[in-house]
Amino acid sequence: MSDTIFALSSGRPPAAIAVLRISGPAARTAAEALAGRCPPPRRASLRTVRDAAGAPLDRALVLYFPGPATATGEDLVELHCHGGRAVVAAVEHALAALPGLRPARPGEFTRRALENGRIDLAQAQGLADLLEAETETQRRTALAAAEGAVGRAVAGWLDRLSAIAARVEAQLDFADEADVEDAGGYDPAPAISALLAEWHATLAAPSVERLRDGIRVVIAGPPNAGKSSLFNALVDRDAAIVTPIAGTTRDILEAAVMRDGIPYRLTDTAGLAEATDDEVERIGIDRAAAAIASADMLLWMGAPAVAPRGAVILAGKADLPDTGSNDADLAVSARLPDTVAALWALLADRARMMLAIDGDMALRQSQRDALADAAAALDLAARTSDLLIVAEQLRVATRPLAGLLGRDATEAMLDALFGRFCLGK
Ligand SMILES: Nc1nc2c(ncn2[C@@H]2O[C@H](COP(=O)(O)OP(=O)(O)OP(=O)(O)O)[C@@H](O)[C@H]2O)c(=O)[nH]1
Repeated sequence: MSDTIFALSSGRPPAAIAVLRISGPAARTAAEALAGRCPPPRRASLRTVRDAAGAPLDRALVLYFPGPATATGEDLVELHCHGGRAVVAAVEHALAALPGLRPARPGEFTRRALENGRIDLAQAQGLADLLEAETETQRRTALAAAEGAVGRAVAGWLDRLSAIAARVEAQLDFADEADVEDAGGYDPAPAISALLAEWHATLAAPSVERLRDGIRVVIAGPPNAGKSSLFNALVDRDAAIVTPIAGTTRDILEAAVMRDGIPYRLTDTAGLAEATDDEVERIGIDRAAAAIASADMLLWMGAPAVAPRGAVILAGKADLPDTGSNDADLAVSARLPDTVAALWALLADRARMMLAIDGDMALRQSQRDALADAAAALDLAARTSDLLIVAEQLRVATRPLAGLLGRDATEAMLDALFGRFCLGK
């Protein structure tokens, strides 16, 4: 039998109210030991909480939720105490003294919810993200995951995979029995390409990590273009060293900036000089190249002709006459606040496009990796008309998706299969 766990579930004391949660088989007896008669299920009752010697510790609201229809799937008790440090410490002390009770480890309530099938893995991760969410976008996507949007989407995909697989297998059986080359009938291709299209759209949306860590905006270009000055203007402090000496920025410099509720991670890079003998400078240039490769948005301060693909082309030092800004997307200068504001507006436009996620569903990197694996398998299935290979690739595609729900692939396949189809066999 599992331990009964308890923890302070509300914020750090002192606070107006502290909520202590107790979960496990001994939750009800613990409530009775501390607060006398257990209140009826789901009804808040005011009780005096006492220690083992009968000394009163606090007057508290006691709530009892009988399992398994609770957050953890177990019997659950909530004590809403006064939120002073001494009160919370005394009640925790009294709980720890009860047989079979121990303090919960971090995340243990959620872990039990997962183990008892109250939530799936994607929901558990969504909950973790929700607790950490700082911006509105993060909150929305994390809440969607916590409420099961990711799990539901994945479960729906698994259902569709099994539906296709079932028909492909039936076709193969039929071909065997009839002993004919082409049994005619089912063509899985349209259903497969429809799934693939959804997966690629989901993979095109930013990851949860990207929403959390910010959109990577990288400033790059030749030495002395004014990159560091622009970086400082965007960050609004003197983060980067600016000098008239070309090659001043030798490493990459990063700053997290929150603007209009959008998290950005700005990166200033070393000027991309053609050739250099200086080892440190060369490493800086390598790092700049790596930063450019991982950028969500690249701001190129240099000749448009040599701009990396997809870059926003900025004509720098716009305060000076004759900066040749004709081919640029925007003329900017750290010395002209209006141009810096215009650049922010351009960044926000693009960021919003990147963050506009269909149905508010964002995947974590690990979930994206799993979906990408599944998509690779399905891609193979899409490119062949050999039903044996299609059947095998459908199985391969199932595994990583089932893993996302914390399910065994075969089990998931069978669940979906038997849950939805009656093949009469
Ligand atoms: N007039 C004018 N000068 C600027 C502007 N931005 C930068 N400068 C000057 O140009 C020089 C180089 O600026 P930085 O911002 O260090 O340029 P960088 O591209 O980071 O240079 P590296 O570190 O060599 O890659 C400095 O002397 C700046 O004062 C601008 O908007 N207008």
